[in-house]
Amino acid sequence: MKDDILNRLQFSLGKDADHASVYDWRMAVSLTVRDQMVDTWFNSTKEAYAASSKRVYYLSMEFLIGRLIEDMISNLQLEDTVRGALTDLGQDFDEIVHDEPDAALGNGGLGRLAACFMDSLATLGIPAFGYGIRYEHGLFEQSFAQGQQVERPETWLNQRHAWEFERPEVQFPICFGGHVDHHDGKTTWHPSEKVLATAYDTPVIGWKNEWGNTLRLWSAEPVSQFDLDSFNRGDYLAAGRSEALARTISRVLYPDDTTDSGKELRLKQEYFFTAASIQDLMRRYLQDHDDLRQLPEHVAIQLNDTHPAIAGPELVRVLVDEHGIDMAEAIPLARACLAYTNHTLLPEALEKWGEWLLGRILPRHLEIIRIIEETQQREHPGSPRILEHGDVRMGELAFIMAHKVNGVSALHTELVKETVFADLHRIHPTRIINQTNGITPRRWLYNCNPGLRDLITDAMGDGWVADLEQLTALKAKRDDAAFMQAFQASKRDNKAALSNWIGQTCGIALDPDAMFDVQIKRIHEYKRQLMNLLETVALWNDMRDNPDHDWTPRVKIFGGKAAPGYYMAKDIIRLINDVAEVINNDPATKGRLKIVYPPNYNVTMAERLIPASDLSEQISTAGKEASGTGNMKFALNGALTIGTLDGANVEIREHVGSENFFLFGLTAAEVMERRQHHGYARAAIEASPRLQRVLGQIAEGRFAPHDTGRYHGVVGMLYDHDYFLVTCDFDSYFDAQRRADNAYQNADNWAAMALMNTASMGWFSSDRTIKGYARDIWNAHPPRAAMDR
Ligand SMILES: CCc1ccc([C@H](C)CC(=O)N[C@@H]2O[C@H](CO)[C@@H](O)[C@H](O)[C@H]2O)cc1
Repeated sequence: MKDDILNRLQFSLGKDADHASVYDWRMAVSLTVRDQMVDTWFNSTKEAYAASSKRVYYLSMEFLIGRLIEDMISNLQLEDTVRGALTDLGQDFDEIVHDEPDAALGNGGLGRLAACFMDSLATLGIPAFGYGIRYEHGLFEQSFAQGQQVERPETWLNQRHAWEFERPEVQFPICFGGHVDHHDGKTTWHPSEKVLATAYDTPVIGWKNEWGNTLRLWSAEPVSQFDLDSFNRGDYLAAGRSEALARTISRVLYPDDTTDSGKELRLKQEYFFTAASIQDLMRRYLQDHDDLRQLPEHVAIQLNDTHPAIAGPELVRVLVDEHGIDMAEAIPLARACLAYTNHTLLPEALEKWGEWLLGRILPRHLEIIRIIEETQQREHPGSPRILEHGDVRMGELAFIMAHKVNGVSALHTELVKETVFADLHRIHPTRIINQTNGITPRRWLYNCNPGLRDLITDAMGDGWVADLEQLTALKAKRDDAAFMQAFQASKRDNKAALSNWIGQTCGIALDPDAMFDVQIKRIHEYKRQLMNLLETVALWNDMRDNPDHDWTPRVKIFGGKAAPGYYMAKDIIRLINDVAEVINNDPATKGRLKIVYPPNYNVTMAERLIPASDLSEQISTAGKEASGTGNMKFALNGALTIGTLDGANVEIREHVGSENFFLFGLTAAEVMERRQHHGYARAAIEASPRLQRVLGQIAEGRFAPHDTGRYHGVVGMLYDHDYFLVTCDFDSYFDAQRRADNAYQNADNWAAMALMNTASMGWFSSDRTIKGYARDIWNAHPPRAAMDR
């Protein structure tokens, strides 16, 4: 290993050990490790071809990968080898790992789920491709100026990305605009604009390097690089115009994670990667097959929400216009290949494109959508329409063009059947199924929590890493004092390490024995960071009113970005930082209450915060969080959940036991019922003196003395609108927090509850989730029977 690293340093980086930077060492290590996985990758590809296996194609606008170096090293079981080699070379493994920028090619849950799924598909040995966009700039960098979020372009590609292979030979033309001709039964699309999609491949190697799949990300490039005539005329801007325009398509990730931007460029991004992916998978299929009617036997396409829903009309277009299959046959043929996952019920997140816009950008596709609509209406009169009020509704299109539609938690799937797709569910009663989300235990326990990992592996071997339900065996350790001692110590060590990091990055001193209460996720009103903040102020009040009480010291940690245009979310961020400023400098509650909000929350920060957490905040308004996956990561790492009966919280509580979960709040049905009551917010506030006091302090500028009206909007929203029932759940939440306080006072009992969480989270492995998709949707199997566990 040592020689290989030095070899790469010399011949790939052109550096000798004495002059190498951390970047050079990281590149040398990454390229050396990458060398070790290429064989597995090639062999897997060959095996899939040899077995003419069915392939899964996971189409997603987002892959929130984070860092890859640790993942690659541990999946190849090379950690000790690399650590040893670097030590011999006088280099620090952790410093080198931390030098890798996050691949932040996603907003939140949907993007991270796609990344976890890729790891599980490879670990299970199921032949698969992830298809997405190689954004030049991922999710923006967040910083705070006077407590307010400031966004800066993310720049992960300023350095070479060690793990990707450019595939200049894998390039497809992507067309836009123009018009469509119909001559004697033949249809021809005459586009007005064309760009090239070039593939960049990243190998996805499974646990223990047994199988390798590919993440193929498309980058937009101009058909003609450079307009020499304009240049010679001195019109330099014109010379580079076509290039700039083309590259714009894969320039940046849209930072909205719940609001449909409706922007033309977003539609072009969605079509760009979808069309490139379909051309690529058709090329691969036609290499070994010539009868397109067998396509569904060999191709399973999963649509990660509606963002790639244009895949339905695009596949029909290719089958009909390029392969001469009859429209009436092409539609069911395409449907047999396609499946769609819904990740949200929020009306503002359900994509719909103006018919005029879609018709201008994709004229042939609008024609095909009209035919799909007619076919659906003919076969199911009165069916909900795709084309409605001048809009193309992508949810309805995805549903009608999919043979299976799934929700991402048991509760969410029921709500999908009862609300957003109730009418389509009545017409197609077997199409909607549930596949509760999961997380990869490789990144979210094995890599991010080495202390707990070693404790578990010492106790039961490492079989759990690829078979997480083995963790149930840990329940027997509840009465093993030595084990419980070590279990508590590993959490304590993680908290001490986090306290150091927070000290360095935020300049705030933390007490590692305090309860670390953590809410990390995108900032959104339905996730109710505001309710958490209001409870914190109420606790602060009580601590100041009752200084002699034996208070459980509490550290509130927030992390999360707001979509740049989401002003209420940005106000909530500012309020959290303003309240932190006051409370953290209050001598009356020194050592008892701290609020920390490290900027630029991302995958790597989650890997640092979650292992050091005692309490996991999953407090969304019931019926709003489709699943959540952070909730699973916390529980797996021995944090207790305070939460509502929402999304996967319901199933987590079923698995870990109600006695090991701090439940509060209205149920989804009660939320719907309460909303019928006019003035429910004012009624709730009047009924809660504690809440009234807190809202009064915020409204009068207690936390913004130089701008007292700053939060009138936030408080006014709670009194007059409060759509997410913060006011109605506040007292129940406050009481649950006090229950957590009392429980934390008994460290051994808390540790036992935490152990029950870790031990009961096996089912929430994304391996189990992917097995469900493979069984119930894709009918896909590992070609290597040995891996078909
Ligand atoms: C059109 C803009 C846009 C972009 C992304 C999205 C995503 C669907 C939002 C998202 O990330 N949803 C989250 O998906 C997770 C994975 O299934 C769930 O665990 C979360 O509950 C859900 O909010 C909606 C709308």
